[in-house]
Amino acid sequence: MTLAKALTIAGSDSGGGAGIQADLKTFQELDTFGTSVITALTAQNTLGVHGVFPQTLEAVEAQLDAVLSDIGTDAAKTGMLFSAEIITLVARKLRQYEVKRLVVDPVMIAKGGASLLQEEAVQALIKELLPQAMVITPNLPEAAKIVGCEEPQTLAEMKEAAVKLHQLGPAYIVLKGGHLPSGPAIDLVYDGHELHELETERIATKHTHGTGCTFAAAIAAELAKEAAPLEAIQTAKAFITAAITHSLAIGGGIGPTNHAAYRRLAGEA
Ligand SMILES: Nc1ncnc2c1ncn2[C@@H]1O[C@H](COP(=O)(O)OP(=O)(O)OP(=O)(O)O)[C@@H](O)[C@H]1O
Ligand SMILES: Cc1ncc(COP(=O)(O)O)c(N)n1
Repeated sequence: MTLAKALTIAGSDSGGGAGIQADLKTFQELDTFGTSVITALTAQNTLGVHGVFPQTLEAVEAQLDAVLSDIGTDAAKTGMLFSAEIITLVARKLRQYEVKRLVVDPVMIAKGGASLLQEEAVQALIKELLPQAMVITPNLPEAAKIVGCEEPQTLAEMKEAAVKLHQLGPAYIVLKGGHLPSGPAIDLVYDGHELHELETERIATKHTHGTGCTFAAAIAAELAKEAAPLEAIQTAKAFITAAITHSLAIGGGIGPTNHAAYRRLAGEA
């Protein structure tokens, strides 16, 4: 039996709801073989980030070479990259190994406010990684940082930001509207020609830790299985909506989403 292969390059979340842990659970649920490159360890739980321990460039490079020189991958996803140096290294290695189906989730700040990307690394992200991405998945604050504008508050402002993001080189922009002040959870998809709105009802739960990671990992898993980008994004939206609908009240703070919900619901249908 063969399985499509998906690689996550991200930070470890000891709490299991975001980062590498969310990505690998998502890969598994979507029938792909997951591999990982850990860029930083975080001591994290539902109450917040209690410590960030970046890995050395040597450690990140050795993991990338170990996975890509032997196992290879059909798609990759980046999450927390922490520094400009790690971004430069990851971009170079993805080019060297000709990884074409790349999803970049430009993780900057955790829900609790902890910084997961150094301020000066944003330029490296823009120059080195975004141009080689097939799909990028910024949330509204991340889009504002990348484009250098105020945070979009309306659908019209989201559309403007999506067009500017596309000019930076990624083939598909998925601008996530989870942070919109009210109304449904609308994500905008823009491929340089057409704008699509993916809309779901806003689910009333505080347990949304790791939504962004899980969504981007689901896109990568579907791309690994050779889904077309728009199709991959639509399946990922269904996956994250199920995961949020059945989110888990674990711990005393913001609990994680339920990665098993999508498959379970499909089994019951
Ligand atoms: N309350 C909600 N109800 C329904 N969908 C939601 C809700 N919150 C977020 N989403 C959806 O979840 C996905 C992730 O979006 P979000 O804007 O939360 O990402 P993010 O801020 O990057 O996540 P993270 O906080 O993990 O970094 C998007 O498809 C978004 O529309
Ligand atoms: C290692 C890691 N990567 C990404 C996130 C973002 O997820 P969230 O904004 O839901 O905390 C996180 N908290 N930790």
